[in-house]
Amino acid sequence: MANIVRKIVNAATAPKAVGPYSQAIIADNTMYMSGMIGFIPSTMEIIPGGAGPETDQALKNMGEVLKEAGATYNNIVKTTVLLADISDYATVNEVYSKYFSENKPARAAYQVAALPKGAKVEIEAIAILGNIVDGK
Ligand SMILES: CC(=[NH2+])C(=O)[O-]
Repeated sequence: MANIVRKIVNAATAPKAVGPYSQAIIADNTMYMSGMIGFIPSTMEIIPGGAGPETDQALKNMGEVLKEAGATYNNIVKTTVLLADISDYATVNEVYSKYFSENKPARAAYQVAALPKGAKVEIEAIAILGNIVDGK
């Protein structure tokens, strides 16, 4: 059976893990990104202002992890958005759309009972590494 190469991604410019997980794991050319929260990396505090700023910060943090892996938002094929309050759905979508204006990844969005550290938003993603070519 062929070996599968696994790499742990550790971006110094992204928030460190707040639990027993890695920021991201690459298995062959697929990167599995842990749930990103709107932590300000330098303070590890959640950015104030609610779901909009948290979404923006979480996606900025995701961008740092992507960069560490030599990728961009365009490499993301699937996300999961977890909301503490589904009434934030429209606000989150507005911010999210700025990061994924074209080639929108597949996505699921859920309200959950609670998120770690009192976050209002958490976003996880799967990215395919390499040169992405759009088919017909
Ligand atoms: C924040 C997060 N990703 C976790 O698993 O706790």
